[in-house]
Amino acid sequence: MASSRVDLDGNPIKPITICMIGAGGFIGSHLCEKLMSETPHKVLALDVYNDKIKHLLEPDTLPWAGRIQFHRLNIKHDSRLEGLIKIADLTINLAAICTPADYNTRPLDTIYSNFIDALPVVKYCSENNKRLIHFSTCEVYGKTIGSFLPKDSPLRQDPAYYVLKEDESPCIFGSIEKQRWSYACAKQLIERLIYAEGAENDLEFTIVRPFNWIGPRMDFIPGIDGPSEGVPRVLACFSNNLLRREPLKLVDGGQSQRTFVYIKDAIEAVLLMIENPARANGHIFNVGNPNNEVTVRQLAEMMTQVYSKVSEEAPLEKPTIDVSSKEFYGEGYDDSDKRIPDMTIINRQLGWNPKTSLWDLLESTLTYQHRTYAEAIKKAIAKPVAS
Ligand SMILES: NC(=O)c1ccc[n+]([C@@H]2O[C@H](COP(=O)([O-])OP(=O)(O)OC[C@H]3O[C@@H](n4cnc5c(N)ncnc54)[C@H](O)[C@@H]3O)[C@@H](O)[C@H]2O)c1
Ligand SMILES: O=c1ccn([C@@H]2O[C@H](COP(=O)(O)OP(=O)(O)O[C@H]3OC[C@@H](O)[C@H](O)[C@H]3O)[C@@H](O)[C@H]2O)c(=O)[nH]1
Repeated sequence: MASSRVDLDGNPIKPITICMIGAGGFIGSHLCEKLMSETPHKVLALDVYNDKIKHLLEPDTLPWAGRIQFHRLNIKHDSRLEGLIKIADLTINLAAICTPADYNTRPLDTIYSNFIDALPVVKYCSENNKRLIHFSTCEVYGKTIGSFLPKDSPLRQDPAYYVLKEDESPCIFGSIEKQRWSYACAKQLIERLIYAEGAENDLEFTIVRPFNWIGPRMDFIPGIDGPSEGVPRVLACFSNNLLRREPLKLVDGGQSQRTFVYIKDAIEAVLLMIENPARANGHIFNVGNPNNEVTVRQLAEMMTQVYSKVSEEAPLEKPTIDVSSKEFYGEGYDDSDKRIPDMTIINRQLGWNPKTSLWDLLESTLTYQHRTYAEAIKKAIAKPVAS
């Protein structure tokens, strides 16, 4: 397998060692899985948790044993970080607080995690001449230009006012008291710092802007494998509601629009970046599926239908309820109105295109959610509350 693999320009791909920070999270777990099953590369997997990659670490008899090594560490304060970056050829930084419920309620942790804690990683890569792939976010675009036009303006239909382009679109955030934007702003500043390290110190970098990647192992189900009062991202919130047979909560009417891409499609794009440095270095890439756009309300309706199919349970008579953002997220929440990625740059550089439709990705993801959590939820509901 290893010897026959070639890059997009026909050159043989040499096995490398990757220092992956945040490898135990949703994206990291899928990336580790892909690297172990389809490539000869080695992974130094750094995270504070490893539950989502346990199946790749044990038992010792796995075909890739020896190619993946877990290091339990917090990058905020661990002197091993520089040494691990030094022994790797490439560093991928995924570590971050990235759930919107935290942005306005834990703004300091959010800013530290997305900016301050990422600084040493950039510095060590730059000083040691190591390549860096850094995970930013589509949220750096903020709101669309079109959202400031009158509701009935025909210009709102013009893609020039809403399609998000890496090298042209502005970054439009709300006012400072809308602490929702603490995350996007921290991500924007670390992008600028990485870009400057490239310009002034020749750091070889690639910046990834994921547009709502979803799939199995995303976040947690409150009260089952995460805190009961925790608020994960929308896929896990809606999955939790469906599993518990509760109405899905639509924040501010569920009018915001998102494009969702299947995690397995998106991971293909990351692998292309890893294995084609000459085509990926110095670039910022949108990674999303412009064809999978829905309002959050439509997403709720689709998930209700798909879940009913995979669980063989009839949907609730009233499957959704409206909640205000203040009630759901608290003071300081704000929202991105619409997120359609322009795909020109990733197409040109890496020839990547997403494949999976929203219906198909929801079907495989909700099948996983049902299989993984339905029994545990039943037991949790049946358990008498301690008096
Ligand atoms: N999933 C998406 O659609 C999406 C969208 C936009 C941006 N992103 C970005 O992609 C990256 C990965 O996202 P994800 O969805 O896998 O999130 P995730 O929360 O599942 O994974 C992040 C991982 O980083 C680890 N981590 C956080 N702080 C750490 C620290 N100080 N030391 C060591 N480990 C630490 C966490 O334990 C977690 O396992 C993040 O930077 C996020 O901002 C993701
Ligand atoms: O139960 C819910 C949860 C969420 N929502 C809404 O669903 C939409 C999507 O919410 P998500 O929790 O998936 O998060 P967002 O898409 O707003 O942001 C995400 O996008 C990119 C990444 O950087 C982060 O992972 C995260 O910030 C928002 O409009 C939110 O208000 C609901 O209506 N009900």
